[in-house]
Amino acid sequence: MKFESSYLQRVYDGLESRNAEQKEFLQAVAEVLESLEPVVAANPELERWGIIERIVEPERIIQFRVSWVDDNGKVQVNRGYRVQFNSAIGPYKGGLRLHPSVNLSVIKFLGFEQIFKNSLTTLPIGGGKGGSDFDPKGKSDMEIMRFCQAFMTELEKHIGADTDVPAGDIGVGGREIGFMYGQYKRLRNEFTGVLTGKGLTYGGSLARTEATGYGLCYYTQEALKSLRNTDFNGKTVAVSGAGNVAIYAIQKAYQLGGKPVTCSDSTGWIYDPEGIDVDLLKEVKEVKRARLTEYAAARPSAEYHEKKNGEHGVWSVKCDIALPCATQNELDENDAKMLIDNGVLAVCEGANMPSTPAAIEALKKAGVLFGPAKAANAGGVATSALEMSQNSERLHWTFEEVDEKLQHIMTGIVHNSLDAAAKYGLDGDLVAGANIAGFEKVADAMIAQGVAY
Ligand SMILES: NC(=O)C1=CN([C@@H]2O[C@H](COP(=O)(O)OP(=O)(O)OC[C@H]3O[C@@H](n4cnc5c(N)ncnc54)[C@H](O)[C@@H]3O)[C@@H](O)[C@H]2O)C=CC1
Ligand SMILES: O=C(O)CCC(=O)C(=O)O
Repeated sequence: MKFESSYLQRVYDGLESRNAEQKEFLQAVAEVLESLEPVVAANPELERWGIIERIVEPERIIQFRVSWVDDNGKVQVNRGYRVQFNSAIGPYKGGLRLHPSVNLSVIKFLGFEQIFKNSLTTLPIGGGKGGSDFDPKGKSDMEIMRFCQAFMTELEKHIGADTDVPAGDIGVGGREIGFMYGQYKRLRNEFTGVLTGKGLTYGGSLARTEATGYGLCYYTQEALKSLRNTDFNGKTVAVSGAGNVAIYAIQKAYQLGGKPVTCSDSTGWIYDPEGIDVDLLKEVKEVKRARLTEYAAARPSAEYHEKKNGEHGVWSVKCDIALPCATQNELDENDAKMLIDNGVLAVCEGANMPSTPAAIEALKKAGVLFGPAKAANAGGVATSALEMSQNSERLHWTFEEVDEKLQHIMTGIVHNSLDAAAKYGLDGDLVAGANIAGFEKVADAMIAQGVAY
């Protein structure tokens, strides 16, 4: 990775040599630092205060053993993580991921992205992320509960409503948050807003379930309006994933006049030319926790395709708007070329870092509107921060109040990103704008607080 600034080059080279095996983390850092070239050139005090070398190094990494008992009475062992990356603007905040692919590189990339995303929301939340290589697939409810309790038995020592507030991510939804919350309460004897994404009967916020997918569509709508003078109306939408983010992105895309025609899981994908049936998708994924073959079996208009390596999957379908909502690096350069050849207008990221650097370059070069994850999917964590506010005042807001605040935050992110990009002569660049706007607030707070971490 080559930088114009010798300061950025030195910091990145040092980071790379110390973390050579952490590919996802280095990828996330490289993308942010590239955007910061003009900021570093214009602000020499960043180097004097060591801001870049501090911001790429987590304040604290916690790694722990999670031992739990399966349904056969056999002890199983997993590895747990919490990376408390940056607390300059608020308590650490970010989700927990349960997936066999979880390792320190994945959690560090997610925690690093979270710093800038959380800053973009304009709310007082720092950056953190955690999880485990535990695989929830095929586990009974009781196994999930015993794992979550074991995980929280260690995590409890490091978190708190004013210290670090975890939430869901891949493999962690309402069921898992409930089990973890119950265990935290049992250990601490405290009823407090230590997790977000809680159930509505015990302190959760209305609209948190919908927030990431809805927020993604609000962001996309505003970016389309500002940069292309158009909107979702009458557009064909390709969505990947079939989890929390994908489901509610599909639902909101319909409400805004679009037609979502695809979704996917780790084993295959659906093309439904009549439009995805959201109620059926929710039944298959949220209630039955089944594979998409069940969707296809119940829906005559749907085509089911097995996932095959090297094929484009949902990105082979002709669409106007593409919303990757599954996982990191799921949209590569070949997929981007396919989308471009099919005339895509906009790609906005619901998942974290779903597009490879080469894909982003190809899309931007072809003039496709590109909305980066840390801006486009910030609606989830923003609404988590609204859940924290409601917990602090021990009140509940209506769905409409929360949704209105979410819309305001997402449209604000588009405009703050465009303003930050324009300040450095990068008009219309939503990637640079998001990185710069997110960074500037955190850097200011770090300088104001002296050499605290
Ligand atoms: N849940 C939230 O509030 C937020 C989630 N995100 C990101 O959105 C993405 C999806 O998360 P959720 O919908 O919450 O998770 P989820 O667990 O509800 O669903 C995950 C989806 O991704 C698919 N998936 C996971 N790993 C995959 C793989 N290796 N290959 C293909 N498909 C895979 C799953 O089949 C499923 O459809 C993740 O990147 C997550 O970090 C970002 C912001 C907030
Ligand atoms: O709601 C939260 O605190 C976390 C959401 C999250 O993990 C993310 O934004 O990637």
